[in-house]
Amino acid sequence: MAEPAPRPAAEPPRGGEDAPPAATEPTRVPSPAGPEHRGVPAPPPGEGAGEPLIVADRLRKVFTVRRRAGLVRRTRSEVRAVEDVSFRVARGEMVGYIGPNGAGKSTTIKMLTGILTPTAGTLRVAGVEPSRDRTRLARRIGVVFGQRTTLWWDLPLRDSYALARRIYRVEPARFRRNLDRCVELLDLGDLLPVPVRQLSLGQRMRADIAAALLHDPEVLYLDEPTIGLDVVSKSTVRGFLLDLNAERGTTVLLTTHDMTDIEQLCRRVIVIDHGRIVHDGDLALLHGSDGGHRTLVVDLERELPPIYVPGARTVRVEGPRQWLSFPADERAAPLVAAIARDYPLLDLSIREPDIEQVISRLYAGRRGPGGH
Ligand SMILES: Nc1ncnc2c1ncn2[C@@H]1O[C@H](COP(=O)(O)OP(=O)(O)OP(=O)(O)O)[C@@H](O)[C@H]1O
Repeated sequence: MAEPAPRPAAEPPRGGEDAPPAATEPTRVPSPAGPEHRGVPAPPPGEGAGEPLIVADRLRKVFTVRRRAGLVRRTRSEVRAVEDVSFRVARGEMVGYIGPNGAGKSTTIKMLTGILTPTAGTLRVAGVEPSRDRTRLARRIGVVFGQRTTLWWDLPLRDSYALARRIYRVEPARFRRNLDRCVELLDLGDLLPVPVRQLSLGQRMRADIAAALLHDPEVLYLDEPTIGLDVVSKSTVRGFLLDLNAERGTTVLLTTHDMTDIEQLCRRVIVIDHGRIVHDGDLALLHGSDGGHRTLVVDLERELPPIYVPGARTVRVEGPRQWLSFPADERAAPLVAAIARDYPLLDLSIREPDIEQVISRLYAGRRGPGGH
């Protein structure tokens, strides 16, 4: 029997809505050196030991859309889905690639897998130019599209995996080892005899993640991997990805609208809007990059007038508890010291700004008052 060709993820037909490029420069926030994120050393953006695994340089993708304009006549228009996108991802990084609907995330991922050819710019993944050498690259990357499966609908899961083994030409022993590990960690044991069409969404997602890892890819692209999952399934998937990254050093590029995915998995986040990168850097520093605020919640021994300390503003007082707002990119320690020195302090906690709010403010800021 002829060897089946690697299955490309189908490219869905899309309508063309014009996405004009934004004019301003991205916020470049450096990652602080030193601290570790959940046990995984985090190098500055794209700079790990040796050559970065992904190098995108001035990447551009323009779609030409033809529309009917009458019985015979057709019009042509251009959709600039990705404009001048450059970034590097080092081996072992887990990077969030986020942005509003239609920002250009999936288009970027499709170029990274070789499904789409860039209109301009250069791209290298694991030393390979994806669109030129897609088959060779397919053996080094794993892809999970949360919205559709790469498994065979009518086959039991076990047979889907056996077919994937043939496609990616994985040696039997390695396949067995990887499958056993995924089955155990993703709790797939009871599902192996079940046809894929009978799996629930959460089961299917776990099954798809396993399928993407059977050939030990160096990089895993995840496009909305927790979409529609319940809290338990989300937590299983996130825990599994953290282990995978820590134990195997698998590089992960994650696209999601779920900010908890990003907060739990990624130290670095790249934000794209209207096809352009508007932020690339440490997630923690994103909190402060849009003028966001953190809140000190202070419990005093007794009710007092609003606290006054330079650098913070008391925004609420309820009995002996007071809330003080201060810029998210300022350090809390001097404020805490000043309050402890001047007030009868019992207890204190710090509330981070809600990442959802930070991101939506960032998107809104890019659109300006008129917004698109
Ligand atoms: N094949 C295509 N033909 C024409 N336009 C396309 C095509 N694929 C994407 N687009 C357009 O390119 C832009 C970027 O789309 P893309 O799917 O990359 O966005 P996204 O950030 O992944 O959005 P979402 O979060 O909604 O999935 C959109 O305006 C979209 O309509």
